[in-house]
Amino acid sequence: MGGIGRSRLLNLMTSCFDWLKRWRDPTRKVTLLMVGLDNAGKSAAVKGIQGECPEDVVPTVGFSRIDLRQGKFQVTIFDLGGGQEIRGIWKNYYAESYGVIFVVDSSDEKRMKEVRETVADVLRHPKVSGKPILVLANKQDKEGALSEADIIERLSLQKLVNEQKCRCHIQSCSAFWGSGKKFDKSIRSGLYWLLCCIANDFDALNDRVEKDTIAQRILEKVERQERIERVRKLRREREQKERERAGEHPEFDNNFDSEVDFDPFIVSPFQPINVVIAENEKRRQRVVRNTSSILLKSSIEEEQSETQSQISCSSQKSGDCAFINPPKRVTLTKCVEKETDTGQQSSECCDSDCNRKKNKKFRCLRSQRVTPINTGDSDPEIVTSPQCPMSVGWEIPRVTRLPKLEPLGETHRNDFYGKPLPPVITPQTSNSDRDAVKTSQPVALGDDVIARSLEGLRLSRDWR
Ligand SMILES: Nc1nc2c(ncn2[C@@H]2O[C@H](COP(=O)(O)OP(=O)(O)OP(=O)(O)O)[C@@H](O)[C@H]2O)c(=O)[nH]1
Ligand SMILES: [Mg+2]
Repeated sequence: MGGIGRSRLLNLMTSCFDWLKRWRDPTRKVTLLMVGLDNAGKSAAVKGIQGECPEDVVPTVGFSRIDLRQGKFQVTIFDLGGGQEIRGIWKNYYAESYGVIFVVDSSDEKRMKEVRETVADVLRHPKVSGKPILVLANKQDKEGALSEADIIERLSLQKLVNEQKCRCHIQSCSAFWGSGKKFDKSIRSGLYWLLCCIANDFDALNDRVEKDTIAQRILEKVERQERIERVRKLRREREQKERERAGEHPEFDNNFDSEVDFDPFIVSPFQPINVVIAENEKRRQRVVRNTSSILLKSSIEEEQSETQSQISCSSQKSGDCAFINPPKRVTLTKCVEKETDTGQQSSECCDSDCNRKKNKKFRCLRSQRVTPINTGDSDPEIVTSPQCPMSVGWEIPRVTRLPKLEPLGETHRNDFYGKPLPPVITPQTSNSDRDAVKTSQPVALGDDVIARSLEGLRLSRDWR
């Protein structure tokens, strides 16, 4: 009994020592790589580990990074896209990985050959060889999914890992078996195995990862430099070709300058001041010219309208063509001109155009014209006749124009001179009448006063 009790005590002390040792161990940062063919269920598995719904996944283009805490490990998982065209980037992550998780779609037998080649490529890579590898035989929920043994056989996994001296563990699982806390524990247990392997050989792995990572960084730098040099070289060659082409076709030489000089849409906003002043002066003169022509035109129109009203009356005396539906003002103007110059009518008054010269001439005639008071040519009856027709057409006679007065008659009669003036008849008004006028009272004229006035008028007419 004493021996048994001593050995139990010894085991307990060893366990405590191990726990104390693990507790004192520092947190380890490890990077894991998750690879496999597209549609294998890598992203779904990672989501399940994180406690998220594994069904909401889309194909990964490039990679996605997941950080999680697992015991003493600070784990970073790079979930790389499994598409054929993306697999080329996998090698860039091998150096910094402590272990590999290879996911297989166990339900897809047709692609097992492709899986075998792919997994072989991964494990044979110098940066992966010798590192621990976890194979997840995923989609075990699906009917006809291959078992662990089948997959080991199909992939020739035992041979491969022995060649590459990789510690390997295969774990059947399904990302769809539960989620959150009910998540399929097989995935977690597989992850735990991998982390234990890494922990058991951590120092050696860590040294290797650090060295490989430095070498990888240097290699990437060199490759980047080579890429830059390649691009520069290509650019130089292209510029050289363009120069040669420009030399072969001199018409394209200085193309840029000619475009700048002659492009109408590219106008410099900065002009010499003398050019700006000259341009402004030209603009001012243009405005003055336009304004004066407008004023002249309106003045001519006013004159014409004035003349039209006169023509409407004066043309009546000769019955000319002025009122036969005049088509234009111009026609009327010319008609008057001809009549004024020659004193005759002309049928040519209806077929000529208006011009400034004619209008000028017309204005002069208008300003010098004096309306005769009582000449033999004029017929006062026509002028004063109430039957004088209104002009027909565009012109309305002026209402303000008063009719001409009737002539007084003959003022140079020979029998007028040398004769005594007729007696002035002054009607005699009473004082009372004058007072009535002053006071603006209506006055009734007496019969004798009226009779005397009529007599005076009769004597005066007889005398004349
Ligand atoms: N039935 C079943 N379907 C799964 C399982 N795991 C993933 N899927 C489905 O498989 C499809 C692909 O899943 P992903 O996680 O995107 O696959 P992947 O390996 O990340 O694909 P890539 O990102 O293209 O490399 C999705 O429709 C998932 O819903 C599983 O365990 N069972
Ligand atoms: Mg994915």
